[in-house]
Amino acid sequence: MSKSYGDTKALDNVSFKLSEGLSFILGPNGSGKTTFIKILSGITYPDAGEIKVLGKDYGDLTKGEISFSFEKTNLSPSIKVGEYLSAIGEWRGEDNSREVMEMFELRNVESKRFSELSQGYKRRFLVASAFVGSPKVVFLDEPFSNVDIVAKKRMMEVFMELKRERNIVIVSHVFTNIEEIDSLVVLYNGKVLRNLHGKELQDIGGFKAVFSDGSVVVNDLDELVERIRNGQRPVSIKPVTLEDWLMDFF
Ligand SMILES: Nc1ncnc2c1ncn2[C@@H]1O[C@H](COP(=O)(O)OP(=O)(O)OP(=O)(O)O)[C@@H](O)[C@H]1O
Repeated sequence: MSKSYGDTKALDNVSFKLSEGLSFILGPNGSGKTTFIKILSGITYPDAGEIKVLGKDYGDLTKGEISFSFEKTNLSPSIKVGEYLSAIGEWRGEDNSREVMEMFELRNVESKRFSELSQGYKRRFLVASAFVGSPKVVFLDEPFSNVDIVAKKRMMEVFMELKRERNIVIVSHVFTNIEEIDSLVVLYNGKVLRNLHGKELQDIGGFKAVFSDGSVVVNDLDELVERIRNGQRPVSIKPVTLEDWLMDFF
């Protein structure tokens, strides 16, 4: 798929696949993430290319099949949390709003208006709204922005639970170490840097040894042994995380 704004190639002939379960579309600012979400949600059109979701052309998906939680919203400040979620459920064909509010710990703000919510609760509410009506595919744009560390951890646990029954795609400029993700796309400057699935992601590993002078040895056992023989002591030896691996690209 390609999409340009004037001379800027926001998506430059990109092609990637996401697996069932929980996926990440990751990229720094300006890499094309919002453009992709805007195309998928029908806000704008691609110049060329296609997207298939659940085996269908994305334009043919029904409101009960795909949902979005956008980073920015123009929701009316006066809408009430519980009433709004319930209305969305009815519109999508299944009002499971109570269950979703329970999951995202929103019951205590159920009767509040959107304008009365703190930034973190606003985000949780927007994320939760994407799960009401049990759509099969849920796209979450920056779901952790403004969310405190405890709520973030809880949200990740909820995603791990929900991914068994539906497909969740987190679109973000920051990677969050979630225990088990099923696929990953790294976008950079409108191009796909990496697209990994399942086992390919689990194979990212090894070790990282940091020395007191700041030097680092990654996955080189001979070098590590040699340095220790020469009297150097690593300050820490840790496993290489997916986050470390990603940092090498930027
Ligand atoms: N409406 C527009 N008009 C002109 N250029 C645009 C427009 N929208 C996006 N762009 C440009 O397209 C490129 C991709 O932007 P996009 O918003 O898709 O990136 P992003 O990955 O979502 O970034 P961020 O993380 O900052 O939201 C950028 O260079 C951006 O300046």
